[in-house]
Amino acid sequence: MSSGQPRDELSAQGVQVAGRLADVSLTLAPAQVTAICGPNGAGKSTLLAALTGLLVPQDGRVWLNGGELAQMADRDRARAIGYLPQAGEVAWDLSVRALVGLGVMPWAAAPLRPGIGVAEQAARVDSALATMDLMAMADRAVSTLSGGERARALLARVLAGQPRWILADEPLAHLDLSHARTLMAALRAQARRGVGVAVVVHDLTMAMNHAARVVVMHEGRIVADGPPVEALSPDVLHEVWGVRGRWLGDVGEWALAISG
Ligand SMILES: Nc1ncnc2c1ncn2[C@@H]1O[C@H](COP(=O)(O)OP(=O)(O)OP(=O)(O)O)[C@@H](O)[C@H]1O
Repeated sequence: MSSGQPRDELSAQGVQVAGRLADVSLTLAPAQVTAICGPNGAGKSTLLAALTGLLVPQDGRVWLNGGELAQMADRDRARAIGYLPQAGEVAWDLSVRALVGLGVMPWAAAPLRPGIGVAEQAARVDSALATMDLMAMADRAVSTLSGGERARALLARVLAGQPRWILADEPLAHLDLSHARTLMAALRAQARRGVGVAVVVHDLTMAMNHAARVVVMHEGRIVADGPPVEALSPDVLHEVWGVRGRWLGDVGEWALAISG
């Protein structure tokens, strides 16, 4: 473990990936939902992959709780960080319950490493299924689910691992309005329990209404970072997305009007 870095933070410092990320630094806080927004190709997924340790940057470092992520054992990383990749497909045709059960695998006991027992594992799976409203389809094969149901099952798998950090890449992509709200509410509930959540979203209204902090990326850089009303100001909407937009309504119920 190296140090000088504060604990209970997930932090990218000076991260570079050729043609994808240019000297990006971002420190996520626990107990908060951070939305990462930006146009297609801005570097959002690349940044998320770097923050999980799945992509090793050409330059810069990622720190987790005072230690360098790249030096951590895979199992420790998997216990700490729950990653929901973009457009998740499921390679094997498992039942929903078995899929969600994969989320607790990093916690299973292994030689020289204590873990949780079978009953506790089952309880975590049940809790995650219930949170994502999947109990009624727990025994269905994943191949029979709709895109939105599968997206909820994949998030339930992440929740079952009870990670300290949840990094979700476009989890709203296949969800109807109601389940999108349910999912964002589930992520906010995780944040209230102390989990640090970063979620890539294209729906700026969702980011505006559900995130405590918004990070805007453009061409491989962070160009705005702060409370939603500041990071998604009309000037930023114009500079980054090239639209003239204004926010109507009030906190928690903002709507975006686009005029050109
Ligand atoms: N494996 C790869 N090899 C080379 N270039 C890549 C790779 N993956 C992504 N890129 C490029 O890196 C840039 C950033 O991609 P990234 O997927 O991080 O963007 P994004 O903001 O998540 O986009 P989107 O909203 O379209 O999902 C894009 O120009 C993309 O074409």
